[in-house]
Amino acid sequence: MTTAENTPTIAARFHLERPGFALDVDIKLPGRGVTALFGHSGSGKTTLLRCLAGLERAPDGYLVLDGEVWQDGPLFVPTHKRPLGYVFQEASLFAHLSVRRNLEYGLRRIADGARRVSLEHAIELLGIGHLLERMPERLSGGERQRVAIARALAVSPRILLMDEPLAALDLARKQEILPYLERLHDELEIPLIYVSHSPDEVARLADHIVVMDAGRAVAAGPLVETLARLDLPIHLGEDAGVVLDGVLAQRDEIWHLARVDFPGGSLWVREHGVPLGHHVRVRILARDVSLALEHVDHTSIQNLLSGTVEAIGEDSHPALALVRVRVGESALVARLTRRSVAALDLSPGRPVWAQVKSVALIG
Ligand SMILES: Nc1ncnc2c1ncn2[C@@H]1O[C@H](COP(=O)(O)OP(=O)(O)OP(=O)(O)O)[C@@H](O)[C@H]1O
Repeated sequence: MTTAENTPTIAARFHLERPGFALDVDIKLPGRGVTALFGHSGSGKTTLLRCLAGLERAPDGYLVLDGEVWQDGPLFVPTHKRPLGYVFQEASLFAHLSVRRNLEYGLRRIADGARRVSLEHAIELLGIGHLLERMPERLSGGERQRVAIARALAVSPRILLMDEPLAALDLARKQEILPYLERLHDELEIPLIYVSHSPDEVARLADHIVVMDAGRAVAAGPLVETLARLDLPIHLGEDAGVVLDGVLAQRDEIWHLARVDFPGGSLWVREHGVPLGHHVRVRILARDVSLALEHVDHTSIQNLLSGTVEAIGEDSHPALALVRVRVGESALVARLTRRSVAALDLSPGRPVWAQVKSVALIG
């Protein structure tokens, strides 16, 4: 079991000036799991990722990965000497090489002893075994991106960096790739830094989040806790809400529902064939949660949770407020009008019933 003391970490400090933009970050990231770099367009996510890769050199930058120094003062390990995998928005495969040859490219410089991921394992993880003899021009966008991810993995990186790998794909192709990314997350020890401006992708994949705004990391922490913060410096609008990690605990075969137990409560969700006992993640948007002072008996809403108001914060419109409700060890966020907050006389410490209108099982 990993403890906080021996969890490998990534420490990064970069200051980079450009006309009209400055990157200024000093962050520590966990050396395992998926860390999302999240923020609006132009907030500096790609620039930070490129600094981590050594594609951009911030003067006086500092980067240590699990005790190994990649940048410190005059010391700067060039990108090609850093054991990392980088996946761009658009898969950059060699057009004149088959999928197999694309995958084998770059393997030569990896000593046998340094191979943490075999080529076979990478092919299996991304489900591309049937594509090996194809030329890139005969692959769909989604397949091309899966090959690019397998190629990044096959060089046995110490870290995987992905820059919006799904951004160039349509919704159907995104849905095709997400399960493979989830497999990487579940089966590999390699930390993945994942740039995205999609709250949905972040909710599905990330364990940890760094919120970027105007070149700065304005919030960072475990995903579940960070999304429940009401003081996030960027407004998430319709995407405001929480994710909860839980276990699939019961199935109601008659009504095609499944019960997810999370720390502090239970929720019924639509049945998706997930086996009992499996770890799952649910996403609850703030707009789908309403609050009542008493238990509501005659309602169509299946999920009623008893909790306590913990905090009330501003929302993106002056008519609205976000209310964080503590339910056991977990937190929900509800979006209410300020008028409702006043009418119910809500304030921290007040017991309430949270009515959850919709819960999405996302992984
Ligand atoms: N090569 C460059 N030269 C000068 N300015 C640049 C360069 N690349 C990016 N910028 C600027 O730096 C800022 C941050 O860009 P960056 O690509 O890191 O943002 P981002 O958060 O990744 O955005 P997006 O989500 O749109 O990809 C932007 O203002 C951008 O215009």
